[in-house]
Amino acid sequence: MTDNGTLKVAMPKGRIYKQASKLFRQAGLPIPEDFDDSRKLIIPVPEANMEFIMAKPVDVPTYVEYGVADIGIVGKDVLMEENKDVYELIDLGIAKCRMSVIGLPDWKPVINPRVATKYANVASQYFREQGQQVEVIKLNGSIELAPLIGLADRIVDMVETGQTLKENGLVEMETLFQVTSRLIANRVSYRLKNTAIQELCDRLGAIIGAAV
Ligand SMILES: Nc1ncnc2c1ncn2[C@@H]1O[C@H](COP(=O)(O)OP(=O)(O)OP(=O)(O)O)[C@@H](O)[C@H]1O
Ligand SMILES: O=P(O)(O)OC[C@H]1O[C@H](OP(=O)(O)OP(=O)(O)O)[C@H](O)[C@@H]1O
Repeated sequence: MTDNGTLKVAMPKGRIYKQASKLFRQAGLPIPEDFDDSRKLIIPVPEANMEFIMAKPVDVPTYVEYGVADIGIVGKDVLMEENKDVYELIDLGIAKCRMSVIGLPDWKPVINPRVATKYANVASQYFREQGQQVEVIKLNGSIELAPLIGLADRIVDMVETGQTLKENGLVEMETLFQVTSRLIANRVSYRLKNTAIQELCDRLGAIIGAAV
């Protein structure tokens, strides 16, 4: 954890980064555009008194929990799955999608069905709460393949535009929850760097409030 006032920000590489950096700019933070397509992993942003740590999205809560990043940006899907000890400060309203149960249109209930997903904890908890006994199979990508090739009866995965489902002849059966990206903070950093974190929250809050 830095103690010089610079905020270390765990930024997710990939689809959230561009939307997050755009939101920061709208909030008046001078984030240079040169880094949008960069491969650099540690990006100093002295203009905003920040340093970005470019992380794989699923790892953001880990960096923040351990305090190597003071704050971070992460999807609610990852927050629910990883269940780390961090503060969730603001719903940024970006990278909108939803977590759903998906299957083939002719799906029929079977005893102890197999459910494939990247989100094994989320899926296990959901089906437990539904009183359904399922076997959860953890995959790391192309989840929609599982029902198509007979690995699983259903999947739990993200739906955004629905294009992936449409192109693969799958249907959404239930929505577990809506997903947007959240600003999270390390518990100690939140106290030690409260002024800087609060100022960032106020700036972002004003923009998000204005966008509603
Ligand atoms: N269509 C979508 N599919 C999946 N996640 C989405 C989608 N739209 C927005 N998101 C959000 O973006 C976050 C990061 O997604 P992204 O694909 O960049 O990471 P990832 O799945 O970890 O990718 P990779 O494994 O390729 O690094 C998700 O956790 C979710 O909150
Ligand atoms: O509703 P849509 O707009 O089609 O978006 C949903 C798709 O996007 C994500 O996949 P991603 O691109 O992250 O690929 P991966 O899961 O294979 O890594 C998600 O897992 C779905 O497959």
